[in-house]
Amino acid sequence: MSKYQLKWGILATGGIAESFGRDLSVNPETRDRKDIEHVIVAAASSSSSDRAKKYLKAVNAPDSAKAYGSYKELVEDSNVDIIYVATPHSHHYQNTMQCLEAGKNVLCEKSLTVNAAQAEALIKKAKEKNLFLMEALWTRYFPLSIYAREMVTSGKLGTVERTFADLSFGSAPETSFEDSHRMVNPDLAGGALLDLGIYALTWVFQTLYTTQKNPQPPTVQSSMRKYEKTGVDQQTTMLLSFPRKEQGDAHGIATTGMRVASDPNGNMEAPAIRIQGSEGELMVFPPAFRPTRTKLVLKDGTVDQKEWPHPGPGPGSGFKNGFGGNFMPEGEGFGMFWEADECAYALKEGRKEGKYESLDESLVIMKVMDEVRKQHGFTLPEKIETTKYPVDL
Ligand SMILES: NC(=O)C1=CN([C@@H]2O[C@H](COP(=O)(O)OP(=O)(O)OC[C@H]3O[C@@H](n4cnc5c(N)ncnc54)[C@H](OP(=O)(O)O)[C@@H]3O)[C@@H](O)[C@H]2O)C=CC1
Ligand SMILES: O=C1OC[C@@H](O)[C@H](O)[C@H]1O
Repeated sequence: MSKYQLKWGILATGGIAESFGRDLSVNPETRDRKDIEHVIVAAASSSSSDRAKKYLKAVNAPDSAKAYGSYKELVEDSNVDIIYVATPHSHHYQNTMQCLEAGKNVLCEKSLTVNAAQAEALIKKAKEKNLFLMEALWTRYFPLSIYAREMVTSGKLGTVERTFADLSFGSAPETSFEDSHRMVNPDLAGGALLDLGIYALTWVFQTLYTTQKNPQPPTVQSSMRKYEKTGVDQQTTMLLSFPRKEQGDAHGIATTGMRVASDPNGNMEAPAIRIQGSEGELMVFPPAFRPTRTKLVLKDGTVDQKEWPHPGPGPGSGFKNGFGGNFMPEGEGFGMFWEADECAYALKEGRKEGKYESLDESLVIMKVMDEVRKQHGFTLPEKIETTKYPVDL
């Protein structure tokens, strides 16, 4: 069988770009995907071409892969099918627009942009240019997430009335981060909401919105505690009410924060997500961005625990985040290949957006985060919030 080969260009060479690049080298056959393959053909670093070279070596890219010292050279490379944008979210709008303007398909890290106006402008540009655009909300593409959504749509849980979802790290900002770190730096669109809260929202949305036939945007109430030193949010709690015609509103409770952890001792003893229906509930254990364990508990006595390891052979521990955490067990893949596979299938089939999170849904989620920020007067610097392009950041 001839395989569809997707040629990747990587824009930025930081922490997540490395995890993603390593995952691309895991053979898709290990996850039963025999008709596609991924290859990194180029990477660009805004610091230097040497940095890009080091990156390509670290992720075992082929020797023929090009190393660029500017993003401009990457977007102009005619050998690249799709670009993975892996800069901080402050830069997503400018970087993604640059790719789209140059005629490139894009997989852009979360959050897609810092506000809905920017997301809308990117979606418009992608449509105008007939290009593929997807928010890299990798969790949505995990088999575990597909199973969770099926538990809702199949009626197994009965009528789903409520979802609790949390992504929090016990990393007090004043002791964990320099003020320049992207988690707390307003110039890099810092704060818990855009970085971590989006996962709590993902779980609320993929169980209460994506699964509906005619989903309606939720109303939102929220509480926010800011980090006094830099003004970004350090803890945010959102109450979402999703209108439903026949069954009445469903409620989503999405929480995020830097001071307490979803998983205080690392043993995944308490669920990070609880999807509750009239017939029972599905618990999903932390971390909400990369869960690997579920427990289904039904009124009829069913208790079904499942493990969802990401197949390898993986390249070993490779994921480090701003919290010093490492969530990649030796020998396992990290799990970013599921979303990469979706990009390959979409381009192979001529689709222009991801199957499990439409661009419209990414936009509705951005609008929710806008509303939450508005309720608490949390704004970012004008050059980060603007829809003007190009702007030098
Ligand atoms: N899916 C997931 O699990 C994760 C997703 N993320 C997302 O990925 C994005 C990047 O995060 P992460 O990789 O942790 O960040 P890093 O700080 O590790 O890397 C960001 C990279 O962006 C480039 N860059 C360009 N301009 C700037 C700038 N002004 N300041 C800092 N970096 C800049 C740099 O690469 P270069 O010098 O090569 O140009 C830098 O290495 C974020 O949007 C985050 O939300 C992050 C972690 C996990
Ligand atoms: O997407 C993410 O998931 C894991 C976190 O460690 C990281 O900060 C965030 O960007």
